[in-house]
Amino acid sequence: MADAHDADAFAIEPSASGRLLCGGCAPDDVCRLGVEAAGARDRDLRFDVVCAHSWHGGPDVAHGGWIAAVFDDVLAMAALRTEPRLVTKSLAVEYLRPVPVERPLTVLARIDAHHGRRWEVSARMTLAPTGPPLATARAELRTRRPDHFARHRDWLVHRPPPHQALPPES
Ligand SMILES: CCCCCCCCCC(=O)SCCNC(=O)CCNC(=O)[C@H](O)C(C)(C)COP(=O)(O)OP(=O)(O)OC[C@H]1O[C@@H](n2cnc3c(N)ncnc32)[C@H](O)[C@@H]1OP(=O)(O)O
Repeated sequence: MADAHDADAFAIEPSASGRLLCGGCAPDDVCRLGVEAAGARDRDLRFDVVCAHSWHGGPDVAHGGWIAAVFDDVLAMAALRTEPRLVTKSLAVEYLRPVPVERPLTVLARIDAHHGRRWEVSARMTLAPTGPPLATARAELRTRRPDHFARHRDWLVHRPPPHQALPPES
């Protein structure tokens, strides 16, 4: 885990239980989105996923933001096996059918192409264990430049403080 002075040392590494978790989930060693890695199948990484009811957007169906967040995680994980320092540059989701909450889902993710810092990845979500896709996603990832977070902090330091950035109330 990175310290406050060296944010660029941050890298996703296996947790105490061997999971790959984002910075928010790592301290509790559990994925709050309900994603569990479940092995590899040919070119695909397989994930067992359950949408908790608290993530519902409509009656017993998943919020689209949860679906997008799950794809962001699994697409990054597909490349994290090779490169621990990644960011998502773009993410496109197709919502094909409603996704039920509290039902086992399967997500398959794969690397489609990798050249230098650029990764193209894709994934599909089905009702477990197989079936027609409920949603699919494509993303472009970038290997972080070594000073990615330092540049961000430097950029932020030169923004106006929040109370000055807000327009005055009329
Ligand atoms: C469960 C285990 C795994 C789960 C982990 C979860 C991971 C999920 C992954 C994520 O969700 S990461 C969070 C979402 N993504 C981001 O925050 C990325 C934000 N975007 C960027 O940092 C840049 O756009 C990006 C590095 C993707 C750009 O890379 P490029 O190689 O295409 O472009 P380039 O480096 O030339 O920079 C393009 C512009 O961005 C600016 N830029 C790049 N890096 C920057 C930086 N670090 N700080 C500030 N500005 C930055 C850069 O100055 C330039 O500005 P201008 O267009 O004005 O010239």
